Amino acid sequence: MLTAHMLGKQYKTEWALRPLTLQLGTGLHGLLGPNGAGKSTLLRLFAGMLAPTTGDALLRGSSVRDFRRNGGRIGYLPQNMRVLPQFTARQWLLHAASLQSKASLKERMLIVDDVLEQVNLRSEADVPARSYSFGMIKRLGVAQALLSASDLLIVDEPTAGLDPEERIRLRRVLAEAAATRVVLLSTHVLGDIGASCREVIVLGRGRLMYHGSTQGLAGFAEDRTWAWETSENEWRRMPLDGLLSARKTDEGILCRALSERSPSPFAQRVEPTMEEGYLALMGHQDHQEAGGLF
Ligand SMILES: Nc1ncnc2c1ncn2[C@@H]1O[C@H](COP(=O)(O)OP(=O)(O)OP(=O)(O)O)[C@@H](O)[C@H]1O
Repeated sequence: MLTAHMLGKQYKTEWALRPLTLQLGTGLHGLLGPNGAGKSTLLRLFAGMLAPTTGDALLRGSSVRDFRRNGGRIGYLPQNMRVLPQFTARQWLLHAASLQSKASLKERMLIVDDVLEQVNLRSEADVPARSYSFGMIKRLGVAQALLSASDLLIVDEPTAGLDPEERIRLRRVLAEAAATRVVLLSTHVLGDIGASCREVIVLGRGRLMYHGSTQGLAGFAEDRTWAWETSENEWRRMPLDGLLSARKTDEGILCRALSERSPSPFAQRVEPTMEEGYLALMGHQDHQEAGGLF
């Protein structure tokens, strides 16, 4: 449904995104990668807001930029969205709907009621945005993006700075929206992806590193994720190379590490998490580029 065909973006001599080819169907797709990996560039290319240097992004077979020019609507929530504080959510969305649609006021009010319900903001819909929490502003942003997201909804780091409860709420909103459309969610919070996405795209330094299932991503750390219990004293002397986590337990410290060889006589191989797979994949890139072995 949404396709990137040799889609790439270059600024002067630097590739923000090297040409990549992808196909995404209905559902929630996570986009991961470190700072500067090219995530926002890819999202803006998919949203038709940026002209590609190579290839194209196609939505239902037409270029996303033609799709927009011909009145097709793509919902896009940028990283830093702003709302005028004197507006209520309802006023803000009615205004946004009036810019996008020739529907009557009555029809627009029904559409706005529907998106307010979807993001769980109906009870606060008539309160000025100045009294909204950060999470409520984000949900309002998603509501605004939903107004125009008939086929495609793109959200750039919507959960940054949210408390766990708001994150769960927002993830639920996105999962519901993904039942009937392609939803692309860019985030630095790996938990957001593991909890809600079946598919994940990983970018690293402008390159496509991985596209597939979350289990497939965990597979990059298969056979080299180790766990063992150690004392606090030993843990203090331990080299940090490859150490993924260290958690205090009643018996001591539970360590997990990524390593080709056993990091301790007591270490046992364990099932890696998606996060560990991601770290293994990104570490692999660093080592490849440094010309070393991993
Ligand atoms: N308008 C621009 N002009 C020149 N370089 C740019 C421009 N926009 C982005 N870049 C560069 O392209 C690369 C990718 O940027 P992008 O914003 O897509 O990364 P990102 O993965 O979204 O990063 P972050 O997680 O920090 O938001 C970066 O090196 C960035 O400096």
